Amino acid sequence: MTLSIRPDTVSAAQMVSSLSTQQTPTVTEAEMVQAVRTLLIGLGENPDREGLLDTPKRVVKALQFLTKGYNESLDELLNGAVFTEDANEMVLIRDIDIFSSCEHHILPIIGRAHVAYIPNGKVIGLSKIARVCEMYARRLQVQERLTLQIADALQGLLKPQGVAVVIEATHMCMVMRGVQKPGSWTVTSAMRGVFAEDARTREEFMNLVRHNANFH
Ligand SMILES: Nc1nc2c(ncn2[C@@H]2O[C@H](COP(=O)(O)OP(=O)(O)OP(=O)(O)O)[C@@H](O)[C@H]2O)c(=O)[nH]1
Ligand SMILES: [Zn+2]
Repeated sequence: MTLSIRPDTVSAAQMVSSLSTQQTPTVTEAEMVQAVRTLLIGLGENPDREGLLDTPKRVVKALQFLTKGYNESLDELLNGAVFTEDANEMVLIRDIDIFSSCEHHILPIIGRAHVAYIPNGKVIGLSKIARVCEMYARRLQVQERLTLQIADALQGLLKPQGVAVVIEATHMCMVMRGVQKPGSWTVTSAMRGVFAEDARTREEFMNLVRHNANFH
């Protein structure tokens, strides 16, 4: 697969600014359970048969887990792990597992993120980069927005020389249903600072990402 990298467009940035629309829940958990029960009936199932008795509760719990990123904040997950450091070479974490859910079908988006930044006097605890990915992935998403959110979060936290994020993922809504294309991978990128401005820096990032990766 050919990977093309491009700086993000204005419309993509606008998409990010309009996304923090998570509302405080106005339904009870019992109502959510009841809704799943209704779904099961609509599917022609008997929610009172033994195997399904606890399913509505389990489904609600599973969905809450898969969207737990709504209840997390950058401040909390960071836990102060930003350090002053005289480093100015690229830091890359490759192959961060991503399990997200598409907002159109609430079906899994499964893939990997590759995240790099070039420090500007500050470095971040490495695990926190994976935690930032996790916080945004555990929401209802489109892959483009997920990619931008990770890039913008790191840009905001570290004010680095640049940030690069590439996500390669497969969407179960395109695999198990709909167009049914199991071999398809969607690749999205978000480039900030030097990664957007300097082709050589971007190329260095891509070479490091491609090394041993599953796409070429
Ligand atoms: N851009 C983008 N599209 C996505 C993502 N996840 C799912 N989609 C698409 O969202 C679109 C929704 O299209 P609709 O025609 O409203 O829904 P649908 O009838 O279920 O579409 P099909 O999947 O084509 O059957 C589909 O084309 C999906 O492939 C994503 O992360 N990014
Ligand atoms: Zn979908």
